[in-house]
Amino acid sequence: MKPMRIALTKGRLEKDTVALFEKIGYDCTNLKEKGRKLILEIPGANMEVVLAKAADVITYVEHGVCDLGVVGKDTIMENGTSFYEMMDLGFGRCKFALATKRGTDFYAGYNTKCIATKYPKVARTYFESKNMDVDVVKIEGSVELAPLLGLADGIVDIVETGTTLKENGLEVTEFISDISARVIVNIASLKLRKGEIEGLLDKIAEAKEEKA
Ligand SMILES: Nc1ncnc2c1ncn2[C@@H]1O[C@H](COP(=O)(O)OP(=O)(O)OP(=O)(O)O)[C@@H](O)[C@H]1O
Ligand SMILES: O=P(O)(O)OC[C@H]1O[C@H](OP(=O)(O)OP(=O)(O)O)[C@H](O)[C@@H]1O
Repeated sequence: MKPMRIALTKGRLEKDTVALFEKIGYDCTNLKEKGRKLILEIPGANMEVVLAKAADVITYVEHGVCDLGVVGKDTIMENGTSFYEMMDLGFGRCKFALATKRGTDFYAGYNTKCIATKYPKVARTYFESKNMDVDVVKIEGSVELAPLLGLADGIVDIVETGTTLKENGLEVTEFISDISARVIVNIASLKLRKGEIEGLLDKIAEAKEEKA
């Protein structure tokens, strides 16, 4: 049987995911000493780990070249369509929020508001739910700059500690939703490798409880 392939989000979610796998008892030496290698075998487990950017984790799982993925709920809300979201891992916790310059009233005036964000779908869906027409501008990072430079009235972005907003004279106007890391599974894989995948999900659930 070919190895089960798991796509992990590189960056902020990486350390906690590796810690979880170690708790399960998997040998993560290859993952911890990966260098520039992107596909890492888990010895003795018929599993390999693929390290990818968040949105690409979804692409690989949707196309079935990876059976499972670990990805933030933010990325799922922005990019996800056809896969199963199976479990909340409880780490990578942060929030989506609407933020504006401190002391300004986002809703004041009758002009169409402009929102800068890395997450245009999330922003559009949020304002549609409020029946509010907004212009959305896609920004690739350091989104906090947009209202400071006068490009946008507000941002829809991830807030964790609130430090980035605070240090740039912005504040949360509205909370949108909670975010945390999730396990996603390819639709065909769940049928074809049901026992194996359910076994792994049970182990993850157990290790997760242990952590609490
Ligand atoms: N403070 C935070 N800022 C951003 N993401 C966070 C934060 N805390 C947890 N996360 C989670 O970590 C995931 C990965 O974030 P990370 O910043 O490593 O990659 P990224 O958003 O793709 O940025 P980059 O383009 O810099 O790689 C996010 O999708 C989100 O689910
Ligand atoms: O509330 P805080 O703890 O300050 O964290 C929130 C910040 O972290 C993220 O940015 P990231 O560091 O991923 O960089 P980016 O702006 O280039 O996406 C996010 O977009 C905020 O800017």
